[in-house]
Amino acid sequence: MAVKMIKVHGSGNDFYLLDQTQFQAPLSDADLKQLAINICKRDGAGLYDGADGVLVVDKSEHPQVLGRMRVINADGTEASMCGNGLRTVARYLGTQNSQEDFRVQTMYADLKVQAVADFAAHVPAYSVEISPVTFDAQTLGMHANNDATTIINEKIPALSADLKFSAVAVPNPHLIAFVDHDTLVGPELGRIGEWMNDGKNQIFPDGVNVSFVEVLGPNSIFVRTFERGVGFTNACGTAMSASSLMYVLLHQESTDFNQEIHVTNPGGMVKTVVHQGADEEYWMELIGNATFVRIVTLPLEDALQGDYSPATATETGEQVAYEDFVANLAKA
Ligand SMILES: N[C@@H](CCC[C@H](N)C(=O)O)C(=O)O
Repeated sequence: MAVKMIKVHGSGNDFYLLDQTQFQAPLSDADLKQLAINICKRDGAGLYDGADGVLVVDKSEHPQVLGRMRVINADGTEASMCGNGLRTVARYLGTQNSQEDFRVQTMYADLKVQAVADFAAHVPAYSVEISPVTFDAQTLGMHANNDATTIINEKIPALSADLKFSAVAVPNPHLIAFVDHDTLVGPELGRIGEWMNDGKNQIFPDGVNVSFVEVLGPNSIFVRTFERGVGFTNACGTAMSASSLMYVLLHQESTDFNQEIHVTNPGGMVKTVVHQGADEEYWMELIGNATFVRIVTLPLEDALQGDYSPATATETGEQVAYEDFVANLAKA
């Protein structure tokens, strides 16, 4: 049986998008895990240039919802959400169903998605809802500071003598620290990220996405992320959304709710808007590119065994446009 996948990315956070409806029977969870572990490997060991994960698209189980997205990290673990991935799934489902404004089922919520104006020629963009938000330690799977129920802009002495962290689930777990430029680019993020995702530590036994954030100016931040199940990534959409929320909550002197925030990352940029609903709940809009790089086809049996020699690929040409867009950002 042949499997067709689309190599996609949002801000360089790259995935293989796999539509399960192409099969008579969906792949088992064990096969999806094995497929992700195989094809995502980097440095020539995976399918083409590998990936940060696999986005599994399927029919929604809920009425009035266009489709369902599951997220399998590069290490085969399943994540509850993926902001950059959701934009590409929104584009895929929207194009297939000729709709621009609809909902997609994710693990914990049916999220609003919408096509927006292209970021540049051949750089299509989508806006997606990031929610639900909670600071609750139990939901985060966090055991820090004598089992504190929340950690908001506080030191976690076991992790670092100097940095202050905020822990927030959106709904996947994030640990965020506002830092200076030297710390942003230094080794500390890798040290904490590796440690918190080693599966042995007592603070986040199930792992956590760790981000360092530098404030560049009013409503302008840079976010660098070490992702659970992946490692260093070009960008993490839920991390940029969680970082924007913490920026608004902790920097009220220079920003507020409902304002557009410019978020730069190692792979490009996105825009975010942080909202507080009538019910006091926070939610974010994440707006960014949804790029389709290439269409790849190969026999499923070979993909599951890690043999990519029979794979064929058709480039879309969108990656060149995206790289031009990023080069122009640097000049701006
Ligand atoms: N890159 C994603 C997040 C993917 C899930 C994450 N690795 C986790 O395990 O929580 C994004 O854009 O949000």
